[in-house]
Amino acid sequence: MISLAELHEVARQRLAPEHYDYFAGGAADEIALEDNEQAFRRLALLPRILPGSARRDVAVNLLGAWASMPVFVSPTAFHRLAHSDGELATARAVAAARTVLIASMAATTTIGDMAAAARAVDPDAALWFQLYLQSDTEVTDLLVRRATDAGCTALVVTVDSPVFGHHERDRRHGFTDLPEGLAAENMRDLPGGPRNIEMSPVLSWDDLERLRASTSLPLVLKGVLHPEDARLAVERGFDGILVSNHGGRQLDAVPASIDALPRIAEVVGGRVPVLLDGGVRRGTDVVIALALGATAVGIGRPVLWGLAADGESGVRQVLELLRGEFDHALALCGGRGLADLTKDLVTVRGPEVGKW
Ligand SMILES: Cc1cc2nc3c(=O)[nH]c(=O)nc-3n(C[C@H](O)[C@H](O)[C@H](O)COP(=O)(O)O)c2cc1C
Ligand SMILES: CCCCCCC(=O)C(=O)O
Repeated sequence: MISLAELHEVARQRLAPEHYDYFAGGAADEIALEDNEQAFRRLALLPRILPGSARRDVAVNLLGAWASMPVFVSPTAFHRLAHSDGELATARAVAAARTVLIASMAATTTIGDMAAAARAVDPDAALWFQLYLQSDTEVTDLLVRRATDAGCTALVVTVDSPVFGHHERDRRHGFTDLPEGLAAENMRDLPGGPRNIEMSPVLSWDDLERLRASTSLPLVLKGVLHPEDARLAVERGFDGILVSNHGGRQLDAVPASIDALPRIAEVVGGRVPVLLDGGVRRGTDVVIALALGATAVGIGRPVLWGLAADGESGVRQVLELLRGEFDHALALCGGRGLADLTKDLVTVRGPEVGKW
């Protein structure tokens, strides 16, 4: 495979149509979904010349975890729909690539088993846990405890989902439940028995403060698009912002993640890491996002395509393709390291009339 697009095509052919559409789809008219990728194509890079070095250092420290490149894996649900090895394959592949995996609370494998699979490949594998706050605080606390015991070193709280997005592809297929034998495993062994994941509009900043007080792990807020929310998050002491429109699966009328990034990066002003996901498919997308202020970027669907195409090996291919493309793009931009990626490198496609 020579590009993520090719792996996507193989995955499309291998997956049952209702599972492919669950993974691929977005909300409503899928405007935000498409715009996430299109927005990168509206931007262009103005490379610098004569870097004077053949060495390029692309490792980055993300809240204490060393990632070998500024690309991490965003949380996605139900990996065993893509491949029978599911999240175990993903965990092994991401550990082998020495980057951060954000495990979904809606995984079809427990966080403990994912951690064990990752640590068998690399004892220092970096694993974070994604959380939807549950109105039953006993459940939230138990999940946090299990993630902590599994060795997760940060919690990523998804805050863009007061209600579940409308996915018309799923409705068309009547896809409402996981097939027999698959479950959101983290939600099974709970007081009172298995629970569904709840999305609640009742949650507020107070609930986040409560979580803050209950754990010493760094907390990243995922799904921030408004600069004012980014400012509030930093002022309230949260440890990172993940700029994301949930892969276009929640509110359809939102901007592409990359379009929302510059104002948020400006407001945050380097006080905490600003992460981004949505539409990252090429090494040049990574370069653009870092130049516009991201510390690192996440990928969601490409991992599912790799998994469906070829299990652990497919996920490894996805990460190594992006690593190679990113390094190549950095070299072509005249960069020697991440600090060379500054916003003057990015321009909007079209003539530069009057800009100089
Ligand atoms: C099938 C699927 C499942 C997802 N599940 C979750 C989830 O459980 N928790 C979450 O916070 N985000 C979830 N997301 C959103 C991703 O974390 C991420 O924001 C998005 O996929 C990034 O966009 P990309 O797919 O274009 O890379 C999911 C996305 C997809 C496509
Ligand atoms: C009610 C099940 C929740 C799974 C959440 C997965 C998700 O975030 C998605 O976008 O799909």
